[in-house]
Amino acid sequence: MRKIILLGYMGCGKSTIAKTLSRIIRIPFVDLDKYIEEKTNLSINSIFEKHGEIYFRKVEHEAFLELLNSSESMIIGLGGGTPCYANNHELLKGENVLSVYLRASIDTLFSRLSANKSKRPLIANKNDEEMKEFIAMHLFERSFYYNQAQYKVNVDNKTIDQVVLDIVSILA
Ligand SMILES: Nc1ncnc2c1ncn2[C@@H]1O[C@H](COP(=O)(O)OP(=O)(O)OP(=O)(O)O)[C@@H](O)[C@H]1O
Ligand SMILES: O=C(O)C1=C[C@@H](O)[C@@H](O)[C@H](O)C1
Ligand SMILES: [Mg+2]
Repeated sequence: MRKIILLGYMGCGKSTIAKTLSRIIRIPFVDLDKYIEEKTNLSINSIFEKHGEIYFRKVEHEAFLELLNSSESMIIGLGGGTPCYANNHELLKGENVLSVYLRASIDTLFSRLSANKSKRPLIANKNDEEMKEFIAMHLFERSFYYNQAQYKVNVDNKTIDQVVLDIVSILA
């Protein structure tokens, strides 16, 4: 069955956009971070703290495969780093998969993330200046993987509804 995958940097809007898209096209939305939290009974923060990032990436890869192999159609919102580890980027072009990179600028990401960073372990302890520098460097390193998506949608200065409509027109 069909899998619609939304990917992109933390704060680009994967969860927000997927929820509205799900209502419109009537395909259920599964957030990979939430799926991992339910599966392990731990928050993403606790997995990083207790077991470290390498362990998290292994669990993340297994959880992504489980969702891709399930028999239901679904919208999958990836974690910000999912395409960049364990060759997950190769899964973005699989059969019955439609992948969309929600592309946001450093400024958009900074303003969205500075409002709410405590639940995001990679940036939780950074001040504004450190965070801006980190986002710029990290986005540059990750762009290669994000650009493996079949489609790209710019999200800067667009409302949630505008971004959702852009995706609906890709699906049409
Ligand atoms: N198009 C938009 N316009 C304005 N605000 C937006 C838009 N899309 C998302 N947001 C806001 O940006 C913030 C981050 O969005 P969201 O949590 O959906 O991102 P995410 O990509 O799922 O992040 P993460 O990878 O950390 O889970 C939220 O506060 C959300 O309300
Ligand atoms: O960008 C990342 O590497 C991450 C993003 C979040 O969605 C979580 O998956 C986790 O905090 C790691
Ligand atoms: Mg999210």
